[in-house]
Amino acid sequence: QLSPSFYSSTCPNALTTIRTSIRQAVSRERRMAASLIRLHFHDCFVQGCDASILLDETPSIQSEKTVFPNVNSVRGFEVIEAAKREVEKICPGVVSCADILAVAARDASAAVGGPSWNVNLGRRDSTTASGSVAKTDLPSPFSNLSTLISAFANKGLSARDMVALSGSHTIGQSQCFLFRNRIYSNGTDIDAGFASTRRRQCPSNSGDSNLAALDLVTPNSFDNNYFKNLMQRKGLLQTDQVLFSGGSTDSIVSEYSRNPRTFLSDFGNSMIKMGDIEPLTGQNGIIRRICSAIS
Ligand code: HEM
Ligand SMILES: [Ca+2]
Ligand SMILES: [Ca+2]
Repeated sequence: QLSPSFYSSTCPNALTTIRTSIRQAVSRERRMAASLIRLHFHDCFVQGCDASILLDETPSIQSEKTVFPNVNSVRGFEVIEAAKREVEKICPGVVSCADILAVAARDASAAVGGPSWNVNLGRRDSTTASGSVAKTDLPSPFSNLSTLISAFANKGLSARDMVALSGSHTIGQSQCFLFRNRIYSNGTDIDAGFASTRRRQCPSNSGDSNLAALDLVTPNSFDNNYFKNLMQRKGLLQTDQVLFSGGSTDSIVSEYSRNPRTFLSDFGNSMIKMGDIEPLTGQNGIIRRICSAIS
């Protein structure tokens, strides 16, 4: 029962206020667009899209921020908090942090040349978080294809949704320790020149947090180059390359590499689907005043 017009009478300027905030943040640092899209994904996969990922640890809250794969990895919290402050100024206590995060992900995509879509609204914020569910329900970058497909199926998303959504790895970066095994594997599913280039910034026994672009060709634009890379065995993460390595998703990857418009429109539709995962609505949940705490 989410709807794009949820705030049209209670806070008609909410969406433009959020957009201004997100555009500013992305113009300060372009990578922030990637980080915000990922933050929404990591929210939705744990208890649904309820802003649980934004809560700090307390004696009664088991934070999601402090566990793998979020710890020292997800970012953008201060950008959401700043957007929330602006929205609170115009409509105190009305707009949920979960909705701000969903809108921020859309505005981030649009700000770097990706698709835009109508964001469903009306989510409310959780009073709890679940670090332990974050560990089990968020996909690990070391998974194989069938594990990835089931992780998304568990959230009501198809293999095609998974491939489209993974296309957001067309922007953003990854730390060395998350792709080191792959670039030192001497396997056949990685381009040798690409592996050797990536090894230069990711030594075998140091530099864990050194960054590399997930899309080596157009790291700053939201295009379909990610899929072209996969077809050349130049996916950075193991979980990128498994989408094109002889399995059932090869045909989707090649379709997206040939047809950028199909990718961009599928991406928007899959983001809407992901944003609809288990929302708190009606009398469930709360509207937080600040996103990091129950207030
Ligand atoms: C299919 C399973 C997926 C796995 C295993 C995965 C894993 C990862 C990993 C390991 C990183 C790098 C994190 C770091 O270096 O700290 C990353 C970055 C990123 N992921 Fe994914 N991801 C997946 C799907 C998705 C989906 C569905 C989205 C969004 C809808 C997404 C959006 C992003 C973005 C935008 C970044 C770059 C973030 C930044 O630069 O701050 N990923 N992902
Ligand atoms: Ca959540
Ligand atoms: Ca790109």
